[in-house]
Formats: sequence, structure tokens, C-alpha cells
Amino acid sequence: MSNIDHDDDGLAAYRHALTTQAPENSSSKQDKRTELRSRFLNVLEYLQKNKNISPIELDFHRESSLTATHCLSIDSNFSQILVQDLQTYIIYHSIVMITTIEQQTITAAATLSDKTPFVYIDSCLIQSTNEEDDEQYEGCSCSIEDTCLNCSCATRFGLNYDPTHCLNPNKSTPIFECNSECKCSLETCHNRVSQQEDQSNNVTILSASNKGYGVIVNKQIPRSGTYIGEYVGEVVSENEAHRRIALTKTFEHNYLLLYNEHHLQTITKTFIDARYYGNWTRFINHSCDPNLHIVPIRVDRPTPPRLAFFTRREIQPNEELSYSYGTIVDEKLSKPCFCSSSECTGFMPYQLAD
Ligand SMILES: C[S@@+](CC[C@H](N)C(=O)[O-])C[C@H]1O[C@@H](n2cnc3c(N)ncnc32)[C@H](O)[C@@H]1O
Repeated sequence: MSNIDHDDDGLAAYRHALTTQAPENSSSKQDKRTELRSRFLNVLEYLQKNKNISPIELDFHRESSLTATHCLSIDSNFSQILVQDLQTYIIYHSIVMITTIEQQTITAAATLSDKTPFVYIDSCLIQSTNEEDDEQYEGCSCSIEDTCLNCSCATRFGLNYDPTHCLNPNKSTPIFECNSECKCSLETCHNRVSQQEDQSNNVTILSASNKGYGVIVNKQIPRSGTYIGEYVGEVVSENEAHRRIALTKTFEHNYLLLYNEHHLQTITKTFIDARYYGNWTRFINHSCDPNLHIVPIRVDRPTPPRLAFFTRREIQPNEELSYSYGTIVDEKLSKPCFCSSSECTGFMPYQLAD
């Protein structure tokens, strides 16, 4: 970075605080959290006193630091990203120089002012009011070493996955995975793919030019049908979804995903909002020629389905992950699309058209 502020009115202490790792001998995650939090609050205090930072920017720093420290207790990898984000943001404002941050995270600074702070979660937040939704599926009668290739869950609607854990390419029927009532184990069962580790350790979140943030893969994903991750967030009602979308300004990123499942004459609609609570998949952008698609999966209960991303083809290192946000394009309501694929229609799908 060439844009460094060299004044040293107490800055050295803050630079030191940000560049050094939390002490290894911190006895617990809680200690690390407290330590990190106090470092960031010190930085905030410094910014407030010494720099001309607007209340909105200050709020952004405060929110990010709290989110980052909160995340530390949930997922240390991701909290690392958020912590880096906060540091990068400070660099962006030429306040301190952090030498430990990777170049690609620095690039992300360009759009950090657009970033909505959020809380990292591993599974959807569901407020169920309908008793039918709480129905637990029966389990299979397999043993703990079974592969479940032919068990009652796996064959309920035809084969779900092949023995290498890839989605059956001919799959068009609903997917039921083995559930908490089954005796089989995560280690040997082939019918628990969306319950296995996702690709979060194989991705980097970075600035994707005029799309805001995006997600690229670090290592090649060779096979079509590979499980990538689950879109998690708050599961909201249709009314609440419309209320939230009406409050979203056109220039803001939208994290509300509507998934329609058509069955005979009925449509099951699932609304998941990852704006305030989500995981890394909330950063996956739209493309008119996407390399991922969403597959609804049932594990314990009928609703809401888990919305799982699977690859549609081989994905190369550094390639951006993308899926199609929908098919309805309204040139008056849709935002311009910057996916830059040869199939690009020029417009983003209008997500909440009904
Ligand atoms: C679920 S968010 C994706 C992550 C987002 N880019 C971010 O920085 O947090 C969806 C928003 O990203 C932006 N976006 C996604 N794909 C885009 C594309 N192909 N062209 C333009 N903007 C895109 C839009 O603002 C959209 O509402």
C-alpha cells in the first residue's frame, strides 16, 4: 500500500495491536474473543478521537468488530476473514498498515463500504408455527457401518448420490437424506452428502468488481454434482419477505432467496434471508451461465428444505462460483448484470416477482 499515514500520535500501539496475533496462551476462545474485542474497541476509540470519521463509518467499524468477535466463537476460519476485513477497511482509510493481510483481501477494500455486517450461522434460523412442519421423518434400519446405497431413505425416490458422493446426474425427484433417526453414521453412509463438510475451506471471498463481493475456489473441483454448501439464513414468511424486499434500496445487495418447488398443482415457496444471518454462500453472485445450481434436500423434516449448492460442471482454480438467481427479467425492475459470461442477458433476474 502506498497510501500510508505516517503520523505516530499513539498509532504504533494500535498498529501493534492489529498486526499481532491473539496470544497463543489465551486459555479459551472466550479469552481470545475478549482480547480481540478490546483491541477493536481501542481502535474505534482512536478513530473517534484522532480521525475525522463519520458516525456511520464508526458504526460500521463497531458492528464489524462485534460480528467478528461473535463469529470467533462459531467458526474460527470465517471470523478470520471478517477480522481481516475490518483491518483492511482501516487500511483503506490510510490509518494503519497491516502487513499480514493477503493481497486479495486488500482488493476487497474497494467495496467494503457496501458491506452489510452479519452474524455467521451454520444452519437456518427457523421459527415454525405449523405443527406439520415439525413432523420428524422415520429413519432407516441400517447399521452404523452401512453405506446406505440401497436403504429406505436413499431409494425413496430413486438413487440420490453415487458412491463418490456426487449427485446422480439423472436426479429429478425429491432427495431424502438419512436423518437423526437413522442408525447409520456420517463416516460410512453415502446418503448424507449435504451433512458432510462443505467447500468453505476451498474458497476465498473477495471483491468481484462492480458486483460487490464474490466467491472464488482455491483448488479445482473436478466433478459435476459435487456438494458445495448450503444457503442458510433466516427462514421468513412470504409477507415478511415482501416487507423486507420493499425496505431494500435498489443500490443495496439483496440476500433474500425465494425457492419455488412445483408439485402437481401446488407450489411450495421457501424464503431465506441471509442479510443479517448467513454463511459464506451469501456472497455467491448471479451468472447467466452459472457453474452451480440449487437442489432442495430433506433431512429430518419436510419444511423448509435445505437449499444445497451442487456443481454443474468442472470448476477451475480461481474461477468464481455462481448460480442463476432466477429466470424472470424485467428491464424496468431488474438491475444490470455484470456476470460477463457470453450468455449474459444484460439484466439480473428480478428475484421476488410473483
Ligand atoms: C446474495 S448477494 C451476493 C453477494 C454480494 N455481491 C455482496 O457483496 O455481498 C446478491 C447481490 O449481489 C449483487 N450481484 C450478484 N450478482 C451480480 C451480477 N451478476 N451483476 C451485478 N450485481 C450482482 C447484486 O447487488 C445482488 O443483489
